[in-house]
Amino acid sequence: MICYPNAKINIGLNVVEKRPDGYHNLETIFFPIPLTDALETVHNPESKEPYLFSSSGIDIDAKPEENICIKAFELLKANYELPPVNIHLHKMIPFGAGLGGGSADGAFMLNLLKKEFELDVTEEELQELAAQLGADCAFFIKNKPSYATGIGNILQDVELDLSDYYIALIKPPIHVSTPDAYRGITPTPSSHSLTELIQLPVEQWKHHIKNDFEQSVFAKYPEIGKIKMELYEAGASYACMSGSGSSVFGLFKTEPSLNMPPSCFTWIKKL
Ligand SMILES: C[C@@](CO)(OP(=O)(O)O)[C@H](O)COP(=O)(O)OP(=O)(O)OC[C@H]1O[C@@H](n2ccc(N)nc2=O)[C@H](O)[C@@H]1O
Ligand SMILES: Nc1ncnc2c1ncn2[C@@H]1O[C@H](COP(=O)(O)OP(=O)(O)O)[C@@H](O)[C@H]1O
Repeated sequence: MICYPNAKINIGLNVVEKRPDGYHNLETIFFPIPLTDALETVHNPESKEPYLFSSSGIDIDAKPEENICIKAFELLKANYELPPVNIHLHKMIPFGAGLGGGSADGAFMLNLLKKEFELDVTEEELQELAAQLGADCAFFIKNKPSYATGIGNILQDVELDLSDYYIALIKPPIHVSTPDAYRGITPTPSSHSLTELIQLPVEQWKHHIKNDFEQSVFAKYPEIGKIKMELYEAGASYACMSGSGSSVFGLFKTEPSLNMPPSCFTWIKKL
């Protein structure tokens, strides 16, 4: 069986407070976008190993057991009977990008194994397992525009139709570490909920909707802030860094013509 784990963008992100466990409570809108990896499982009854893992595409430079697909496999196997399986990941979503590509692979792996082996596991149970893999993993089980609170794992559906817009996604050759990005922030409660702010016309979002990571990440890597400025100069209705960076997205009414350096990953698509 094959599936296509997709990336997400964060439309606004407020880091609200630091928790005693070291994590942070936040407020964000997760929005799925059609930039995908491909993930395949093949039942291999002859194999003596519980899994055989192979990968292609972007090299994430991690041992198989460090790959979140395998962490998801092991987590499910600790709770359910799983026969031997061959797993192949074709990696296309840039990582260290704030696009949640690793989290998507983990969540989709759980769902794929459930389908392949017809496991009796509910969506709520899958969400709980996914949350053990990463704070924003549970979102990818639902994979619908969501308002997220808590550490990113408390989810509420939101109506958000961006199908009139093109998205341009730019990822410079910079890897931002998520824990470092959280360390760079002074948490502050927000005065208006993002569920209210996304009701405003997209053209007004730039005055109201921000990503709290931008200030410290742009100070350390001015190139990322410059990309956001260039997206506005190219006519974006709204532009924002996604998650803890380093990718930046712009929403455009018409297909943009961009002149980004070849070292940047550039992806443009009608939503
Ligand atoms: C910043 C966000 C915004 O959507 O996304 P990315 O930029 O990674 O895509 C997420 O909060 C990232 O979630 P995720 O990448 O799943 O985080 P995890 O693997 O669970 O945690 C990595 C580290 O980030 C910090 N962390 C993460 C989530 C959170 N709410 N508070 C935190 O302080 C902790 O230091 C933790 O050890
Ligand atoms: N399947 C995977 N895809 C991407 N990164 C993975 C995967 N498995 C493990 N990782 C590790 O997770 C980190 C990036 O996770 P990811 O969620 O893609 O990042 P971000 O959301 O910050 O862009 C990297 O350190 C990478 O080595």
